[in-house]
Amino acid sequence: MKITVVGAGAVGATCADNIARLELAEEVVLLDIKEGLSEGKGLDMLQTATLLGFDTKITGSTNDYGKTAGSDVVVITSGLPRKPGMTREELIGTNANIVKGVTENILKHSPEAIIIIVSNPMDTMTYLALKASGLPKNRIIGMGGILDSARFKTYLALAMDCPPNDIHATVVGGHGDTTMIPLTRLATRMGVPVSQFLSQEQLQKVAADTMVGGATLTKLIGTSAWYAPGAAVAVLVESIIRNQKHVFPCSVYLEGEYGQSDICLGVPVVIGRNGWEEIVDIQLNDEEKATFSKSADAVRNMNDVLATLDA
Ligand SMILES: NC(=O)c1ccc[n+]([C@@H]2O[C@H](COP(=O)([O-])OP(=O)(O)OC[C@H]3O[C@@H](n4cnc5c(N)ncnc54)[C@H](O)[C@@H]3O)[C@@H](O)[C@H]2O)c1
Ligand SMILES: O=C(O)C[C@H](O)C(=O)O
Repeated sequence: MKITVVGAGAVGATCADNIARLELAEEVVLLDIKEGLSEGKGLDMLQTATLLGFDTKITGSTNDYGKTAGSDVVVITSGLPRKPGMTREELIGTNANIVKGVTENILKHSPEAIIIIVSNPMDTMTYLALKASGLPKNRIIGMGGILDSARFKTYLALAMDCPPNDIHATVVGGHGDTTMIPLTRLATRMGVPVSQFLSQEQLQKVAADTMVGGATLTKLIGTSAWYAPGAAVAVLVESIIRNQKHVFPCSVYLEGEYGQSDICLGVPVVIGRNGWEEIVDIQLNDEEKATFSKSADAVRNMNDVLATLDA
Protein backbone atom coordinates (compact mmCIF):
# COMPACT_ATOMS: atom_id res chain seq x y z
CA MET A 1 0.00 0.00 0.00
CA LYS A 2 1.06 3.57 -0.65
CA ILE A 3 -0.43 6.64 1.00
CA THR A 4 0.22 10.26 0.04
CA VAL A 5 -0.37 13.23 2.31
CA VAL A 6 -0.46 16.58 0.51
CA GLY A 7 0.52 19.51 2.72
CA ALA A 8 3.39 18.94 5.16
CA GLY A 9 2.19 21.58 7.59
CA ALA A 10 0.86 20.94 11.09
CA VAL A 11 -2.01 18.62 10.13
CA GLY A 12 -0.35 16.89 7.17
CA ALA A 13 2.81 16.05 9.10
CA THR A 14 0.78 14.74 12.06
CA CYS A 15 -1.30 12.58 9.69
CA ALA A 16 1.83 11.15 8.07
CA ASP A 17 3.38 10.49 11.48
CA ASN A 18 0.31 8.60 12.74
CA ILE A 19 -0.08 6.66 9.49
CA ALA A 20 3.59 5.61 9.57
CA ARG A 21 3.42 4.52 13.22
CA LEU A 22 0.33 2.41 12.49
CA GLU A 23 2.20 0.80 9.55
CA LEU A 24 -0.80 1.30 7.28
CA ALA A 25 1.38 1.33 4.16
CA GLU A 26 4.81 0.32 2.92
CA GLU A 27 5.37 3.93 1.87
CA VAL A 28 4.00 7.30 2.95
CA VAL A 29 4.75 10.25 0.64
CA LEU A 30 4.55 13.74 2.10
CA LEU A 31 4.24 16.49 -0.52
CA ASP A 32 4.35 20.28 -0.10
CA ILE A 33 5.09 23.28 -2.28
CA LYS A 34 7.51 24.75 0.26
CA GLU A 35 11.01 23.75 -0.84
CA GLY A 36 12.52 21.13 1.47
CA LEU A 37 9.72 21.13 4.05
CA SER A 38 8.35 17.67 3.27
CA GLU A 39 11.82 16.17 2.75
CA GLY A 40 12.92 17.55 6.11
CA LYS A 41 9.84 16.51 8.07
CA GLY A 42 9.78 13.13 6.29
CA LEU A 43 13.41 12.44 7.20
CA ASP A 44 12.84 13.54 10.80
CA MET A 45 9.89 11.10 11.01
CA LEU A 46 11.87 8.30 9.39
CA GLN A 47 14.50 8.74 12.08
CA THR A 48 11.84 7.76 14.66
CA ALA A 49 11.39 4.34 12.96
CA THR A 50 14.03 2.53 15.04
CA LEU A 51 12.88 4.33 18.18
CA LEU A 52 9.18 3.57 17.75
CA GLY A 53 9.58 0.26 15.93
CA PHE A 54 7.81 0.82 12.61
CA ASP A 55 8.95 -0.10 9.10
CA THR A 56 7.04 2.39 6.96
CA LYS A 57 9.19 4.24 4.43
CA ILE A 58 8.57 8.00 4.45
CA THR A 59 9.41 10.02 1.35
CA GLY A 60 9.33 13.81 1.09
CA SER A 61 8.52 15.60 -2.16
CA THR A 62 8.65 19.28 -3.07
CA ASN A 63 5.72 19.42 -5.50
CA ASP A 64 6.93 16.40 -7.52
CA TYR A 65 3.73 14.43 -8.08
CA GLY A 66 5.70 11.68 -9.83
CA LYS A 67 6.72 10.49 -6.36
CA THR A 68 3.07 10.06 -5.40
CA ALA A 69 2.34 7.73 -8.35
CA GLY A 70 0.22 4.68 -7.59
CA SER A 71 -1.08 5.89 -4.23
CA ASP A 72 -4.03 3.94 -2.84
CA VAL A 73 -5.15 6.71 -0.49
CA VAL A 74 -4.40 10.44 -0.72
CA VAL A 75 -5.06 12.90 2.09
CA ILE A 76 -5.33 16.57 1.08
CA THR A 77 -4.42 18.98 3.88
CA SER A 78 -2.86 21.71 1.74
CA GLY A 79 -4.17 25.23 2.27
CA LEU A 80 -4.40 28.01 4.79
CA PRO A 81 -5.52 27.37 8.37
CA ARG A 82 -7.64 30.00 10.11
CA LYS A 83 -6.33 32.55 12.59
CA PRO A 84 -8.12 33.50 15.83
CA GLY A 85 -11.38 35.34 15.09
CA MET A 86 -11.80 33.85 11.61
CA THR A 87 -14.35 31.28 10.45
CA ARG A 88 -13.33 28.27 8.37
CA GLU A 89 -15.55 29.63 5.58
CA GLU A 90 -13.30 32.68 5.18
CA LEU A 91 -10.58 30.38 3.82
CA ILE A 92 -12.53 29.48 0.69
CA GLY A 93 -10.95 32.13 -1.56
CA THR A 94 -7.44 30.73 -1.14
CA ASN A 95 -8.11 27.08 -0.47
CA ALA A 96 -10.51 26.36 -3.35
CA ASN A 97 -7.82 26.84 -5.99
CA ILE A 98 -5.27 24.88 -3.97
CA VAL A 99 -7.60 21.91 -3.42
CA LYS A 100 -8.73 21.86 -7.05
CA GLY A 101 -5.17 22.00 -8.42
CA VAL A 102 -3.89 19.37 -6.00
CA THR A 103 -6.80 17.00 -6.80
CA GLU A 104 -6.09 17.28 -10.53
CA ASN A 105 -2.36 16.67 -10.07
CA ILE A 106 -2.93 13.69 -7.80
CA LEU A 107 -5.28 11.98 -10.24
CA LYS A 108 -2.76 12.25 -13.09
CA HIS A 109 -0.49 9.89 -11.14
CA SER A 110 -2.92 7.94 -8.93
CA PRO A 111 -6.15 7.49 -10.91
CA GLU A 112 -7.41 4.75 -8.57
CA ALA A 113 -6.85 6.64 -5.30
CA ILE A 114 -9.41 7.21 -2.58
CA ILE A 115 -9.18 10.91 -1.68
CA ILE A 116 -9.69 12.32 1.81
CA ILE A 117 -10.28 16.06 2.06
CA VAL A 118 -9.18 17.89 5.19
CA SER A 119 -8.61 21.47 3.95
CA ASN A 120 -11.27 23.97 5.04
CA PRO A 121 -14.04 24.85 4.54
CA MET A 122 -14.04 21.06 4.39
CA ASP A 123 -17.59 20.24 3.19
CA THR A 124 -17.30 22.70 0.31
CA MET A 125 -13.76 21.53 -0.52
CA THR A 126 -15.06 17.94 -0.61
CA TYR A 127 -17.84 18.98 -2.99
CA LEU A 128 -15.30 20.84 -5.13
CA ALA A 129 -12.93 17.84 -5.25
CA LEU A 130 -15.80 15.56 -6.25
CA LYS A 131 -16.96 17.86 -9.04
CA ALA A 132 -13.42 18.67 -10.26
CA SER A 133 -12.32 15.03 -10.31
CA GLY A 134 -15.45 13.35 -11.67
CA LEU A 135 -14.55 10.38 -9.44
CA PRO A 136 -17.20 7.94 -8.21
CA LYS A 137 -18.76 9.45 -5.08
CA ASN A 138 -17.54 6.66 -2.77
CA ARG A 139 -13.90 7.65 -3.38
CA ILE A 140 -14.16 11.22 -2.06
CA ILE A 141 -14.44 11.52 1.72
CA GLY A 142 -14.40 14.71 3.78
CA MET A 143 -12.91 14.38 7.27
CA GLY A 144 -14.51 16.56 9.94
CA GLY A 145 -17.19 14.61 11.79
CA ILE A 146 -14.70 12.10 13.24
CA LEU A 147 -12.80 14.98 14.82
CA ASP A 148 -15.96 16.77 15.97
CA SER A 149 -17.26 13.52 17.50
CA ALA A 150 -13.94 13.00 19.32
CA ARG A 151 -14.29 16.50 20.78
CA PHE A 152 -17.94 15.83 21.70
CA LYS A 153 -16.94 12.62 23.52
CA THR A 154 -14.09 14.43 25.26
CA TYR A 155 -16.35 17.23 26.56
CA LEU A 156 -18.97 14.68 27.67
CA ALA A 157 -16.32 12.65 29.49
CA LEU A 158 -14.92 15.76 31.17
CA ALA A 159 -18.42 16.76 32.31
CA MET A 160 -19.10 13.27 33.70
CA ASP A 161 -15.55 12.71 34.97
CA CYS A 162 -15.40 9.37 33.18
CA PRO A 163 -13.08 7.79 30.57
CA PRO A 164 -13.70 9.19 27.06
CA ASN A 165 -13.66 5.65 25.66
CA ASP A 166 -16.81 4.80 27.64
CA ILE A 167 -18.71 7.39 25.58
CA HIS A 168 -20.47 6.76 22.27
CA ALA A 169 -21.56 9.96 20.59
CA THR A 170 -21.63 11.41 17.12
CA VAL A 171 -21.69 14.77 15.36
CA VAL A 172 -23.37 15.09 11.95
CA GLY A 173 -23.99 18.02 9.57
CA GLY A 174 -21.43 20.54 8.40
CA HIS A 175 -17.92 20.96 9.82
CA GLY A 176 -18.53 24.58 10.80
CA ASP A 177 -18.91 26.53 14.05
CA THR A 178 -22.65 26.92 13.45
CA THR A 179 -23.37 23.98 11.13
CA MET A 180 -22.26 20.96 13.14
CA ILE A 181 -24.89 18.98 15.03
CA PRO A 182 -23.81 17.10 18.17
CA LEU A 183 -26.51 14.44 18.59
CA THR A 184 -26.92 14.74 22.36
CA ARG A 185 -30.15 12.70 22.40
CA LEU A 186 -28.32 9.63 21.07
CA ALA A 187 -25.10 9.96 23.11
CA THR A 188 -24.52 7.23 25.68
CA ARG A 189 -22.13 6.24 28.45
CA MET A 190 -21.75 2.50 27.84
CA GLY A 191 -25.27 2.35 26.40
CA VAL A 192 -26.91 4.52 29.07
CA PRO A 193 -28.27 7.87 27.76
CA VAL A 194 -26.03 10.73 28.89
CA SER A 195 -29.16 12.59 30.05
CA GLN A 196 -29.15 10.18 33.00
CA PHE A 197 -25.84 11.69 34.18
CA LEU A 198 -26.00 15.33 33.05
CA SER A 199 -28.66 18.05 33.27
CA GLN A 200 -30.11 19.64 30.13
CA GLU A 201 -28.10 22.76 30.93
CA GLN A 202 -24.86 20.77 31.16
CA LEU A 203 -25.67 18.95 27.92
CA GLN A 204 -26.35 22.23 26.15
CA LYS A 205 -22.97 23.54 27.28
CA VAL A 206 -21.21 20.37 26.06
CA ALA A 207 -22.90 20.74 22.66
CA ALA A 208 -22.00 24.43 22.43
CA ASP A 209 -18.37 23.74 23.42
CA THR A 210 -18.18 20.99 20.80
CA MET A 211 -19.44 23.29 18.06
CA VAL A 212 -16.75 25.88 18.74
CA GLY A 213 -14.15 23.22 19.57
CA GLY A 214 -11.90 24.23 16.67
CA ALA A 215 -12.31 27.97 17.32
CA THR A 216 -11.42 27.50 21.00
CA LEU A 217 -8.15 25.78 20.08
CA THR A 218 -7.39 28.35 17.39
CA LYS A 219 -7.74 31.12 19.98
CA LEU A 220 -5.47 29.30 22.43
CA ILE A 221 -2.78 28.25 19.93
CA GLY A 222 -2.89 31.12 17.40
CA THR A 223 -3.51 28.72 14.50
CA SER A 224 -5.83 25.74 14.19
CA ALA A 225 -5.36 22.34 15.82
CA TRP A 226 -3.40 19.35 14.50
CA TYR A 227 -3.03 16.50 17.04
CA ALA A 228 -6.67 15.38 17.06
CA PRO A 229 -7.17 16.23 13.35
CA GLY A 230 -4.11 14.12 12.43
CA ALA A 231 -5.30 11.21 14.59
CA ALA A 232 -8.82 11.47 13.15
CA VAL A 233 -7.47 11.17 9.61
CA ALA A 234 -5.35 8.18 10.62
CA VAL A 235 -8.31 6.16 11.97
CA LEU A 236 -10.20 6.94 8.77
CA VAL A 237 -7.26 5.79 6.61
CA GLU A 238 -6.88 2.69 8.79
CA SER A 239 -10.51 1.70 8.25
CA ILE A 240 -9.98 1.99 4.48
CA ILE A 241 -6.65 0.17 4.30
CA ARG A 242 -7.62 -2.61 6.74
CA ASN A 243 -11.20 -2.80 5.39
CA GLN A 244 -12.47 -2.44 8.95
CA LYS A 245 -15.99 -1.23 8.02
CA HIS A 246 -16.09 1.22 10.91
CA VAL A 247 -19.03 3.62 10.92
CA PHE A 248 -17.68 7.18 11.02
CA PRO A 249 -19.42 10.50 10.38
CA CYS A 250 -17.85 11.82 7.17
CA SER A 251 -18.75 14.41 4.57
CA VAL A 252 -20.04 12.50 1.56
CA TYR A 253 -22.12 13.24 -1.51
CA LEU A 254 -25.82 12.92 -0.76
CA GLU A 255 -28.40 11.97 -3.36
CA GLY A 256 -31.63 12.12 -1.40
CA GLU A 257 -30.31 10.62 1.85
CA TYR A 258 -31.22 12.68 4.91
CA GLY A 259 -33.49 14.69 2.59
CA GLN A 260 -30.55 16.36 0.79
CA SER A 261 -29.13 16.19 -2.72
CA ASP A 262 -26.13 17.59 -4.61
CA ILE A 263 -24.20 18.40 -1.46
CA CYS A 264 -21.38 16.88 0.63
CA LEU A 265 -22.35 16.83 4.30
CA GLY A 266 -21.49 14.86 7.41
CA VAL A 267 -23.47 11.66 7.91
CA PRO A 268 -22.49 8.26 9.34
CA VAL A 269 -20.96 6.01 6.68
CA VAL A 270 -19.40 2.56 6.60
CA ILE A 271 -15.70 2.96 5.71
CA GLY A 272 -13.88 0.09 4.01
CA ARG A 273 -11.52 -0.76 1.17
CA ASN A 274 -13.84 0.89 -1.39
CA GLY A 275 -13.96 4.20 0.45
CA TRP A 276 -17.36 5.02 1.90
CA GLU A 277 -19.56 2.04 1.19
CA GLU A 278 -22.95 2.77 2.71
CA ILE A 279 -24.78 5.62 4.42
CA VAL A 280 -26.24 4.70 7.80
CA ASP A 281 -29.67 6.20 8.35
CA ILE A 282 -30.03 7.65 11.85
CA GLN A 283 -33.69 8.15 12.67
CA LEU A 284 -33.53 11.88 13.43
CA ASN A 285 -36.45 13.47 15.27
CA ASP A 286 -38.24 16.49 13.81
CA GLU A 287 -36.06 19.01 15.63
CA GLU A 288 -32.83 17.27 14.50
CA LYS A 289 -34.17 17.04 10.93
CA ALA A 290 -34.84 20.80 10.92
CA THR A 291 -31.33 21.52 12.25
CA PHE A 292 -29.81 19.21 9.62
CA SER A 293 -31.73 21.03 6.91
CA LYS A 294 -30.47 24.44 8.17
CA SER A 295 -26.92 23.09 8.22
CA ALA A 296 -27.32 21.92 4.61
CA ASP A 297 -28.63 25.36 3.57
CA ALA A 298 -25.53 27.03 5.02
CA VAL A 299 -23.14 24.59 3.33
CA ARG A 300 -25.02 24.96 0.05
CA ASN A 301 -24.58 28.75 0.27
CA MET A 302 -20.81 28.18 0.59
CA ASN A 303 -20.87 25.79 -2.37
CA ASP A 304 -22.55 28.54 -4.40
CA VAL A 305 -19.56 30.78 -3.68
CA LEU A 306 -17.39 28.36 -5.71
CA ALA A 307 -19.08 29.59 -8.89
CA THR A 308 -17.90 33.14 -8.15
CA LEU A 309 -14.28 32.02 -7.72
CA ASP A 310 -11.99 30.85 -10.46
CA ALA A 311 -12.03 27.33 -8.99
N1 LIG B 1 -11.20 19.02 8.37
C1 LIG B 1 -10.67 19.16 9.57
O1 LIG B 1 -11.15 18.56 10.55
C2 LIG B 1 -9.47 20.02 9.75
C3 LIG B 1 -8.73 19.97 10.94
C4 LIG B 1 -7.61 20.79 11.06
C5 LIG B 1 -7.21 21.62 10.00
N2 LIG B 1 -7.95 21.64 8.88
C6 LIG B 1 -7.55 22.43 7.72
O2 LIG B 1 -6.40 21.81 7.15
C7 LIG B 1 -5.65 22.78 6.43
C8 LIG B 1 -4.18 22.70 6.85
O3 LIG B 1 -4.02 23.09 8.18
P1 LIG B 1 -2.54 23.15 8.82
O4 LIG B 1 -2.70 23.56 10.22
O5 LIG B 1 -1.81 21.92 8.47
O6 LIG B 1 -1.91 24.38 7.99
P2 LIG B 1 -0.36 24.64 7.71
O7 LIG B 1 -0.24 26.05 7.25
O8 LIG B 1 0.44 24.19 8.88
O9 LIG B 1 -0.01 23.66 6.50
C9 LIG B 1 -0.56 23.79 5.24
C10 LIG B 1 0.50 23.38 4.25
O10 LIG B 1 -0.07 23.37 2.94
C11 LIG B 1 0.98 23.70 2.05
N3 LIG B 1 0.45 24.07 0.74
C12 LIG B 1 -0.17 25.21 0.37
N4 LIG B 1 -0.49 25.15 -0.93
C13 LIG B 1 -0.06 23.96 -1.38
C14 LIG B 1 -0.12 23.32 -2.64
N5 LIG B 1 -0.67 23.89 -3.71
N6 LIG B 1 0.42 22.09 -2.76
C15 LIG B 1 0.98 21.48 -1.70
N7 LIG B 1 1.07 22.03 -0.48
C16 LIG B 1 0.55 23.26 -0.33
C17 LIG B 1 1.70 24.84 2.76
O11 LIG B 1 2.99 25.06 2.21
C18 LIG B 1 1.70 24.35 4.19
O12 LIG B 1 2.90 23.66 4.51
C19 LIG B 1 -6.31 24.11 6.74
O13 LIG B 1 -7.16 24.49 5.69
C20 LIG B 1 -7.11 23.85 8.01
O14 LIG B 1 -8.18 24.71 8.15
C21 LIG B 1 -9.07 20.87 8.73
O1 LIG C 1 -10.88 24.90 13.51
C1 LIG C 1 -10.29 24.88 12.43
O2 LIG C 1 -10.24 25.88 11.68
C2 LIG C 1 -9.53 23.67 12.00
C3 LIG C 1 -10.33 22.41 12.01
O3 LIG C 1 -11.44 22.49 11.18
C4 LIG C 1 -10.69 21.99 13.40
O4 LIG C 1 -11.87 21.76 13.66
O5 LIG C 1 -9.78 21.85 14.24
